[in-house]
Amino acid sequence: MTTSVILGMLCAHLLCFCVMFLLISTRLNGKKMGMEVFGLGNLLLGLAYILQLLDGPPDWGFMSVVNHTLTLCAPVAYLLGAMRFFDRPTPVLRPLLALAAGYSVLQVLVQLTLGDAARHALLAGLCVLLFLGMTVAVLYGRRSFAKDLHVEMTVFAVLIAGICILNAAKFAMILNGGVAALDMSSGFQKVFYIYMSFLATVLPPCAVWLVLRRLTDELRTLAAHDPLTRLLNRRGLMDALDAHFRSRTAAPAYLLIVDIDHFKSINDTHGHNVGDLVLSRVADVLKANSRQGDLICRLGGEEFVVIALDTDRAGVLQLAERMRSAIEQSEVPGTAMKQPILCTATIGVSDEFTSAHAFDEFLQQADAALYRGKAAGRNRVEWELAQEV
Ligand SMILES: Nc1nc2c(ncn2[C@@H]2O[C@H](COP(=O)(O)OP(=O)(O)OP(=O)(O)O)[C@@H](O)[C@H]2O)c(=O)[nH]1
Repeated sequence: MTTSVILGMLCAHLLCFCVMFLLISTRLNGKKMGMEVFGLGNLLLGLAYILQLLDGPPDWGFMSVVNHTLTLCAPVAYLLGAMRFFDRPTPVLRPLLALAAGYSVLQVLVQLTLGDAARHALLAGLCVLLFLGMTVAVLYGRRSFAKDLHVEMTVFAVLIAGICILNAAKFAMILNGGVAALDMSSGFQKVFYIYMSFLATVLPPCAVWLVLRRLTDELRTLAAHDPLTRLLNRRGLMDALDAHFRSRTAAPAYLLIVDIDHFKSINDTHGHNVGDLVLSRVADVLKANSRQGDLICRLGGEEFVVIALDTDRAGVLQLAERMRSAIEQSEVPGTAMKQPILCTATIGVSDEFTSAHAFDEFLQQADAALYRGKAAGRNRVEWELAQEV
């Protein structure tokens, strides 16, 4: 009786969270992060437990076969949902239908050849393998594709390992005592379904937390980047500069302003879309010619800022010259015109600075150098203290 009540509560939990997952997925236009598949997993498990409640004691029949099939398909659905969450697009319905058909046939064969206990042991054994694989995958993910979710992945690994151990115990009990071991009034079944209820209560909020984290991370990235070039915007640059100078061993920085020459005439001659392509191309060139760790930002319009870190005067001048020459040689791809579009840029370089607060001052310094470069004919590098070098 107690176990049936627990099972009934478990069904209610699973189905409520199924609806919640589906509602969340409808709000996540385009990128659903596996939420709809988690909803499907909950639905399958909820239906399996409803069948178990209706079917009564474990015995051979259509309802029992469907129950076992749903019970096995549910964790596979969670697995597929997790793959989608971690940006590994995977089909869902076809693999689940193939699994359902294959496992139903296998159940009938095992039942007819080895009997009811073997069929129940088969389900428990497959669940052990499945949850063991999931635990290993989660532990692997903690060190590779989900490093930023270290705590969450550890919690998931522990919880999944728990259900793996309970299924292993169930498997051993069926081998020793047959289907009698699955009596709903037994202490083991009580523990089993209490643990399942615990999981059904804890895991859905964890999944929602992961989605929330992913969404807020994406918002933060969007707020810190220029949508056209994917470079940092001014706000992102200031945050990154702050983070750099917070370190006690932070190296001094040099500021380069890169300004495309006569960009207005590119826009006027070829149109705004081509102007955008030129901006993206220049952004790519700056990225390709800077070192890892340097900060690149689109300040606005056709003006870019590069913060060169861990270098000296000679190094930063070399970098500026390399960027100027690469921009001059690059052609804008993807335009239908015969003549490729070429552009040049003038670069103003500041002196070294050691604090994020000094950014505006050194921006003005580089801007003054840039102005001199424009006045002197463009397509050149001007150094703020050129006369002293
Ligand atoms: N396509 C495109 N154009 C932009 C964007 N932002 C600003 N612009 C244009 O960039 C042009 C900047 O022109 P100016 O400031 O006169 O500079 P310039 O023509 O490059 O001249 P110099 O800097 O003196 O060589 C303007 O025509 C803006 O409309 C953008 O996001 N996309």
